[in-house]
This record gives sequence, structure tokens and C-alpha cells, in this order.
Amino acid sequence: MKPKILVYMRVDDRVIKELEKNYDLTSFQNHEYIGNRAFDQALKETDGIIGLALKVNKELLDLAPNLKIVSNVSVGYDNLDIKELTKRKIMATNTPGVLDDTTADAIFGLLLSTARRIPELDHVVKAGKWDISLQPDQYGVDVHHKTLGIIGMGNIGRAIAQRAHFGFGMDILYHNRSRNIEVEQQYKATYCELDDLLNQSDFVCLMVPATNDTYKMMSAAEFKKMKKTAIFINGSRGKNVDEDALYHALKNGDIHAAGVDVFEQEPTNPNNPLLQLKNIVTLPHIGSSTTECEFNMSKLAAKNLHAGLSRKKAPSLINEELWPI
Ligand SMILES: NC(=O)c1ccc[n+]([C@@H]2O[C@H](COP(=O)([O-])OP(=O)(O)OC[C@H]3O[C@@H](n4cnc5c(N)ncnc54)[C@H](O)[C@@H]3O)[C@@H](O)[C@H]2O)c1
Ligand SMILES: O=C(O)[C@H](O)CO
Repeated sequence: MKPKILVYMRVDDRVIKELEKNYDLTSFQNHEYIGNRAFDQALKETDGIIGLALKVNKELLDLAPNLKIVSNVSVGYDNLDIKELTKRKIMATNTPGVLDDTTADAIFGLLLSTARRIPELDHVVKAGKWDISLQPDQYGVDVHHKTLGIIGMGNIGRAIAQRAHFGFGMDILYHNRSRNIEVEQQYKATYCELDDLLNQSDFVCLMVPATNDTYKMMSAAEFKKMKKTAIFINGSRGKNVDEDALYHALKNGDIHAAGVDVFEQEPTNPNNPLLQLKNIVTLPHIGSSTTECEFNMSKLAAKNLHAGLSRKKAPSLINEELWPI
């Protein structure tokens, strides 16, 4: 009998076809299945889960007695209760590395779009409101040769720094849990305390994981420390930012503008007051969403799953302490 796996959201079709050769698959393509009978039944029998953003907590794990591995199709794993998984000797894996350049491209695109007001001015053209003399209040701000502050200099932070340094001649400040000497040497990045980074940067880009330490790390006090001319970019997780504080900072002119790819709640409520503001550019969490990157993430997640179900060490095991199992 083939091992059973539960496939949950955003696994590439080509990878699903490969998985079908070795496993007995049950697929759920959206959140609505959670708590329904078919989903609970699949959990009861499943050996492995592969997918994006399924909240795996004690309650779900109690329903999945045979589970050996949860393979996230994402690098962020704030959806997983790692302590609880480790306690039950269930492997947890993610997809680091394969999405760095794609996500950095998207976040840099968001930064440029916000600075140069690209979505707003695209709308002007398409709405037939293009007045031949552009007004000063429609001007953007320069990106090149400005100072970029990156909070969270990990794999993606580093790819953003590379673009900023070589492509745009920007000065780079960064704040991280530890110093990254390679980034300092390659991109002339300067390590600094968070307050100094907030004070001195023209662009502040948040790229930390969502943890207890980073929960709402950008709140009213932090926005007040930024320059009034500065632009804030969130490419990490919505939970890392106090959205209410961001709204007030944008509305009161504490900061110039913001670009966000992620929200506290996703999809965000269409009545979210942030969406009423002119000086924010929003995206529906598309950092890694290109055809190529989604495929690569699915492939790595399948490799992790396969290793886990064969009782081998998965290439990107999160709870390393489980090994040897
Ligand atoms: N928008 C998207 O589509 C998208 C795509 C990929 C990743 N992400 C998010 O970006 C995060 C970062 O991804 P990554 O691959 O660069 O991860 P990473 O682990 O390589 O880097 C994270 C960095 O944040 C630092 N950090 C952690 N806590 C910190 C704190 N309290 N203060 C300062 N620095 C801290 C770490 O030291 C590390 O260098 C992911 O966890 C995920 O939430 C979003
Ligand atoms: O963490 C990630 O990989 C992205 O946010 C996709 O969800």
C-alpha cells in the first residue's frame, strides 16, 4: 500500500503528478476544507502533509496520529507549531534558498513602485486623465544613491542588498540578530542598532521571520523614529507590523509612503482602512509567486517530503534536534 499524503494549496501540478507515482494523494485547494469531514478523515490517515500556510497546531495534530512530516511550500514557517511537532517526533521542513532572488525582485519592485508611484500613475493613464504637464504633487522620489535600511539580513535581505548596491548605488544599513561580515564586505553594508537604522534610512525594508520576538516590531514608536520623507516596505509577514500604527503614520505624515506585500490577515478585509490611503502600494503576498519559483519551491518541498517518509534526513529540516530519528 502506498503511503498517504495530504496536499494542501499551491503545490505545482507537475510535482503533484510525480507524487502520485509513489503516494496516495488527497488534495485540498483552499481554507474552506478545514474542519470539514473529508479533511478530518484525510488527516486521520495521512503520513505526510505538503502545502502552503496550513495552520498546524496541537488541535490539528491530535487528528493526525500517523503523521511523520509536514513539508511547507514556503520558507516562512510561522504556520507551524514547531515545539508541538518536535514533541511528537514529526519532521517539519521549509523551502529556503530557492526563492531568494525571486522574492528580492518582487520586494525591490514594490520599493520602486512606491517611490515612483507607478500603480497610481498607471491608473491616471488608463483612466484617460493624463494631463500633458505632470503636476509636482504627482512626482515620485529618487531611489538611486539613497540609504536603504534592511531589518533581517538573511537570505532574502541579502539578495535585496545585492540589488540595491550594484543596481542602484545605495548605501546599506542593516539590523539583524547577528553580524553578517560577508554582506558587509560584498555590498558595503553597515550593521547598526534598530533605532539608528530607522533614523538614518530613506527606505526601511522589513525581512524578518514572524516569531514572538518580531511580533509588531514596527509599531507607532518605530514609525515615529523614521524620517518623515522615508518609505517603509514590508516583505516579511503582516504580523510583524502594527497595521493600525502604520495607518496613522501614513495618514499623519510621520512617514512618506509604504509598500506592503503582506497583511496581518490574508486576504485582507476590503474595508481595511490602509486600502483607502493614496500613499500605500499593496500586493497580495506575491513575493515568490513566479511560474519558475513556485515550481522550484514545490520540487524542494516534494524532496523534503520524500526524504521524511523514507526516514531519511530531509534537505531543509527545521527541527534538526529530531535527527537522528
Ligand atoms: N513576501 C513573500 O512572499 C515572502 C517570501 C519569502 C519569505 N518571506 C518572509 O521573509 C522571511 C525571511 O526569509 P529569509 O529566507 O530571508 O529567512 P532567513 O532566515 O534567511 O532570514 C531572516 C533573518 O532575520 C533575522 N532575524 C530574526 N529575528 C530577528 C529580530 N528579532 N531582529 C532582527 N533580525 C532578526 C535572522 O537573524 C535572519 O538573518 C520569512 O521568514 C518569511 O516570513 C516572505
Ligand atoms: O514564506 C514564504 O515562502 C512566502 O511568504 C510564501 O508564502
